[in-house]
Amino acid sequence: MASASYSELIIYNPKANIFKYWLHYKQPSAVDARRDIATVSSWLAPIVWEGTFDPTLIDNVYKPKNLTIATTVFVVGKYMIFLKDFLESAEAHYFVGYRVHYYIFTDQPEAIPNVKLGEERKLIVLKVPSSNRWQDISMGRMAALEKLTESELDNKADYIFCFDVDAKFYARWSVETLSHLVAVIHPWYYNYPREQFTNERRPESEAFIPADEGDFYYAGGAFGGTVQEVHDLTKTCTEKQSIDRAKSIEALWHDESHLNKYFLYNKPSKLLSPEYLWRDINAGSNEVKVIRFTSVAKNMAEVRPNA
Ligand SMILES: CC(=O)N[C@H]1[C@@H](OP(=O)(O)OP(=O)(O)OC[C@H]2O[C@@H](n3ccc(=O)[nH]c3=O)[C@H](O)[C@@H]2O)O[C@H](CO)[C@H](O)[C@@H]1O
Ligand SMILES: [Mn+2]
Repeated sequence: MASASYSELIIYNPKANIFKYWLHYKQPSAVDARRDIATVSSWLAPIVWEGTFDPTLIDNVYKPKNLTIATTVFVVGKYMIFLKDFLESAEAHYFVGYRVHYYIFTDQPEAIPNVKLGEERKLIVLKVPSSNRWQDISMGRMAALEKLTESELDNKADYIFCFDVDAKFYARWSVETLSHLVAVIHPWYYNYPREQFTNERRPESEAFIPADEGDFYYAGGAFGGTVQEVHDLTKTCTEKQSIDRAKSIEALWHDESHLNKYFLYNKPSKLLSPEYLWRDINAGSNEVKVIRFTSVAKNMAEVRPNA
């Protein structure tokens, strides 16, 4: 056993549903924790930061559950240039050692790059139409995800995460992120007062949030949860977006505005710190000790159909 890795030193007995440990890990503490960040919301949802979980321990809790993680990404028009890095970096850092099914929604199935996937990981390509407004491509994701979570994923996945493609993984994103309904705290607003959040402020829009409401400002570029929860979320956002469209109003930050409205009334059960969707790999901050996933700088005029 001398060469065995930590995880191999644990015996799981499914019948008794117990773990038998003979490895040593740091004792969890009720009093000793990072003091520079909040680790729980006021509705008792954990906020996941570096130092709040033990990766080895949490892997051993989740590994026996044999989970499947559906992972969606939309790649329409020129955003195809981002897909290779997104997938290769996910293979290096995202749920490594777990079953991951990527769902790639694209208008150009023939252009999907050939990326070598790990064991138990596969890629499913789904065709979506193109559009001449980037806002419609971004918002259109909600309806496509509503459909996917309704039909495709029944019994095929336990959890789902939905991502922007203009982004790249640089460090672990794994089972510590799993929960019923998961939101990522936006990297630009995590320490802003709520009245400065860029929520939709026109009461005519379904995404309207008054200046004295709002918990956190959440990013549109990553969210997830169980298939059922993400189905409810995407169904609601699709409905609200079409009510707005019928009134010829478009929320300030499109799907992100509707997502924020949804999370205000349906509190996420787990919050991911901005480590999980940072601004840029070259940007720093006192609180973010590990950049796990970050937006990639893009030339809007070059990649968007209408910039
Ligand atoms: C990091 C983050 O929180 N991003 C959010 C933010 O802006 P972003 O500037 O990050 O939006 P974006 O241009 O990345 O568009 C969102 C996503 O739509 C897809 N796409 C878009 C245009 C296109 O021509 N082709 C294409 O495939 C692609 O997957 C892209 O990542 O606000 C948007 C709404 O305004 C969305 O809520 C984004 O999720
Ligand atoms: Mn983006």
